[in-house]
Amino acid sequence: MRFTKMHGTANDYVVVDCLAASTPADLEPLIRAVCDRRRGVGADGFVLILPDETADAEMRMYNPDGSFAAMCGNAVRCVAKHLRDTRRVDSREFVIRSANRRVPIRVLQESAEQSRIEANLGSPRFAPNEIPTTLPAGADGLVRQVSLALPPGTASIEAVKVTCLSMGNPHCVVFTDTLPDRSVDHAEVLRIGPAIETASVFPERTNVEFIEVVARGHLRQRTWERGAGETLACGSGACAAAVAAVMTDRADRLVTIELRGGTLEVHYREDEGQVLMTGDAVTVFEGSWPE
Ligand SMILES: N[C@@H](CCC[C@H](N)C(=O)O)C(=O)O
Repeated sequence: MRFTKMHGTANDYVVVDCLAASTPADLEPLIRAVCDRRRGVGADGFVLILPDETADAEMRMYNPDGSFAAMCGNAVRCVAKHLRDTRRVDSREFVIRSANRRVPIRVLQESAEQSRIEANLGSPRFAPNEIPTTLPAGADGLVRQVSLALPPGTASIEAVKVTCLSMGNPHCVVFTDTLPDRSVDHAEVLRIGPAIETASVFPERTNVEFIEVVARGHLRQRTWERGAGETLACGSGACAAAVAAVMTDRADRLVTIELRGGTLEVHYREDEGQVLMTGDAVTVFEGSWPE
């Protein structure tokens, strides 16, 4: 199996091009082995690029635990770069499908090593059954700043306030101004993250975004990803954070988000119900894995 190791804001992926090759078999054990950081290649996710009848290509993204994710903002930029580098698309504007979402792409700058790419992740979804969560929505239908109890002994606090939405995949946003120590650096990400990810109110588990608001146009983020643990960045999580910050009147619709692995620009075009994310996509190396 030939693959390309890539990353977007240090969220790293093993990308397998199946446009002209067969799709690997017995995926779950393969993904777990390849993504293992000590015994395998090491990655935050495993990505297949497949032919598609309705878009220029399909992206299928899997977490290191083998679970499928319907959206991945950082991987979609990597897939876009790969499609350009391998000359599968002639134009700098094209469309990638991920599950039931079409993601319009604009390549803003490109080189063999690194490109800068805008991806339109589409509409946020707010209804609890679409997230999905059993947490209650308010009269406006939003799961906004709802109290979620943590299992006893999890962290120094008993409950957190959460704002939830879907960007195709589920996100639960915790603003660090509601935590005892208001800095994202001190947020108990490794304790609160897994407790929220697996809380019974999220039947499909959830990604957890810890957000510090520096200014109305500047957020800092740490991420606990479903099926991956703490990662250095999450693109769909950055989009969810920007939307949640607007929902709670903490930020404007155009924000710079500083993640541990780099910076993303997110524009929430609320009137059109679109969330645009811009960031890097980097090719690291190519390799092969014995099947
Ligand atoms: N890092 C990604 C999201 C990957 C999928 C996620 N862990 C999930 O299970 O939904 C991103 O950049 O969006």
